[in-house]
Amino acid sequence: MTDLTKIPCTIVTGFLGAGKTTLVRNLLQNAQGRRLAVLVNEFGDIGFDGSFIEGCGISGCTEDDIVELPNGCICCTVADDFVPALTKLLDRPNPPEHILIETSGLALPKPLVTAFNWPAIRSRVTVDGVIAVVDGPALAAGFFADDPEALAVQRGADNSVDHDNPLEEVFEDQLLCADMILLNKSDLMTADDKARVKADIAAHLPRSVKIIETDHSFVDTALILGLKAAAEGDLAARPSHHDEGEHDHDDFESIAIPVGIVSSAEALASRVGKAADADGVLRIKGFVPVEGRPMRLVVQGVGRRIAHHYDRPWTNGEDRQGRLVVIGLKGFDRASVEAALAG
Ligand SMILES: Nc1nc2c(ncn2[C@@H]2O[C@H](COP(=O)(O)OP(=O)(O)OP(=O)(O)O)[C@@H](O)[C@H]2O)c(=O)[nH]1
Repeated sequence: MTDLTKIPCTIVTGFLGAGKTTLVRNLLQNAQGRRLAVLVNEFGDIGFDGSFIEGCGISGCTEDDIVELPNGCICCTVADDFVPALTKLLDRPNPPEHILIETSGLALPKPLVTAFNWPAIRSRVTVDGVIAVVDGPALAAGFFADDPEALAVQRGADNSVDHDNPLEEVFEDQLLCADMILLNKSDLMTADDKARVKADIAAHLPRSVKIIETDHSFVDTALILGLKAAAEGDLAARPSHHDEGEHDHDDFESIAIPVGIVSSAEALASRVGKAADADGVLRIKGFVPVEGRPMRLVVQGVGRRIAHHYDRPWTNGEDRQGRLVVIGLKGFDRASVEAALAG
């Protein structure tokens, strides 16, 4: 039974670059009259996701409605960061009617769901649903299965531990916790790939969960908000690789790299493409100034796929310093990344 006095929260999970921020932006744009607020947490933070959501110019959505949680892992800093940030939202004179929580692509959702049982918040909020966004083409290409190259980088960084595949573990934990799965980037998949990947996901799930194909995370808001899962009371149905104890994020690391003004979007994309080829690199994203352009250039690298667009004008007084965050497996080839980005 859902307690209607509790404010529903939707947790958006999914691996690096799957389309979580895109989903959150879509939901804000199609809020259907709901007063929404967003909590965003990133790994290797340069404030990208929060800034990118704010940069979207959605009417009725103010900066105050987007709360960035400090860099770190939302699932590990529940007491210090998450509970206080959530409480602050709830204590507003005009609190949100529904809260979206975008976790980092490396976060495990289950510890976050568990946090909803904390005394400070349990009578006030409920987990309406956990939505897992899946990068369909990456899954179809076997990205989350054992990857000999990735494991070699991993082992090179740390000979003492016989790692399981860290990508696979994070990815599976996210799926195992989900109340709904978006098979995203359907525009980049063949019908055969979609059918194969859907069957594969369904075979691994502990219970029946709806899988919806999406293009740019577009889905009817009514299908996502209002699932009434009360997930915090249903933890046993959500197995995790980490049920037996603590986890850490030592398998991954990130760097933020300053980038000066670039001559053109294409020139930068070419450098980012080379950086993405370096061993162990998983995700590159950021904002960069381009010569003669009043707009800031958003650059997105997911695996080896690079995209860019201008999102909004630089504001007066804003420091026009470009910054890219690079996230990879621990021990990723920083020197090659830095050399490639320097051009
Ligand atoms: N072709 C295609 N690209 C997509 C789709 N959905 C998202 N993208 C692109 O994928 C990139 C990453 O999308 P985000 O929404 O930032 O992904 P994310 O999961 O928030 O990424 P992290 O927060 O870094 O983990 C962006 O360049 C998006 O425009 C899709 O359905 N098709």
